[in-house]
Amino acid sequence: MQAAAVGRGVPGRLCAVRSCAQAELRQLSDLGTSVTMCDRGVCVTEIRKLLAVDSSGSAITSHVHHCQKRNVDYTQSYKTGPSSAGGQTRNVPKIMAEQELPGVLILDIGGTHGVLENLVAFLKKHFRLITMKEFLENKKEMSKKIQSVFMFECRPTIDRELLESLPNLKVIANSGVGVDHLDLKMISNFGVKVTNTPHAVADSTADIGMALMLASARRLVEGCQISISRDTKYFAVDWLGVEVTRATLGIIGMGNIGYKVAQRAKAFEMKILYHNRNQRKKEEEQAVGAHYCEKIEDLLQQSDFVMLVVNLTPETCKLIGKRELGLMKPTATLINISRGAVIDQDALVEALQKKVIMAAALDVTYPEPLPRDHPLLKLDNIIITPHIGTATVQAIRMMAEEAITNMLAVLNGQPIPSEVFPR
Ligand SMILES: O=C(O)[C@H](O)CO
Repeated sequence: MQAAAVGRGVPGRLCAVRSCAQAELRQLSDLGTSVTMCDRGVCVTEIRKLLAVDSSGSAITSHVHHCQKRNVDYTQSYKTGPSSAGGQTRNVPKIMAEQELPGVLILDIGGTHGVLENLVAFLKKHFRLITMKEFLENKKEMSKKIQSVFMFECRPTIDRELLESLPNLKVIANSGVGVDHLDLKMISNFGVKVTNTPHAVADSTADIGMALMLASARRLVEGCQISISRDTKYFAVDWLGVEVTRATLGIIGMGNIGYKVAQRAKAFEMKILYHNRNQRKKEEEQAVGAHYCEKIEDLLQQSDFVMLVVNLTPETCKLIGKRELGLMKPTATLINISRGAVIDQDALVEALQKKVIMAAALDVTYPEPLPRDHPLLKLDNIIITPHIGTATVQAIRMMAEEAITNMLAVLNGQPIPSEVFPR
């Protein structure tokens, strides 16, 4: 890497960063380091660590060389401007004032939860945050500043009226993989891109799939209730569970999350079947020893646990109805970590009441939450959690990072890591 001539005639350093807080930029500049923004390079936590161990900045330089050797792409130059220091010319990175940062409209970040506060602080390094309240109170001024919309949850959705009021909007960054709550065609007609976060959500969502499967098989919720009620009449033999180990798991939808589920299931020595509507995944099959079922019916008939991991689309809406439930073993459990509408819920109520299948474990329902008097809530062979697949400290943080990377890529005209296209 070519060293930039900076600071009192001494050859200086050129440091590539992907994202950097203003405080770090200042510190780097004081060390006589000119700064280049790059697509992939040193992330802010690494910069912080390096600054902590080496106040001369040379560790940063060697890290940059390391990245360069690994063919890291240094593309976009951070604006640097000459300023005078002690009569000498130095390259000082231009610190963007908050007002100059691209505006991002925040949808539905409510509450004062610590994680959300961190997330807001993180977003603030790159964007001027504009809350919905601020936007509505001062629509005329704010609407022109907004270039991105950051969606933390699926609600509220984006409607035509909102799009019409944001003339400079370029990207809607959805935190989460599912975009069934967005009208992709309409958004695209406004020339606005949509992105999602398929990588950030994969582990936590696969974990909740496993957690539901294990909890249902071993009747954890009932066990917990017995302990809480301190009912001494109960003996474990009265409410035996079944083992997940070496049972057959049928995964419907072998995408990122489905594959992570399969990796976990392999550790339980499960026989893994999978069905994908469009694409057979030979590499994944080999890696986890999964068997492809071209026909969903074969998977349903053979599996002890059926896990739904598909996106909600018109084709997958009510994918599992009365007929499909009827094909499942009477000892089988249905687990849903995708979207509620993938199951015909009326058919599921009936199947659970009549013991057509043994049990269900759902992290998603339709609607969410279910109305208080919904028949699913009255059954004792069901576990329902409130859509917590991505509700971990790590996943939320990673979703924000992935969404920010997507937003910056769109705004900087760079390749977009996770763009979602209308079908
Ligand atoms: O779509 C997802 O990734 C999760 O359901 C979070 O909404």
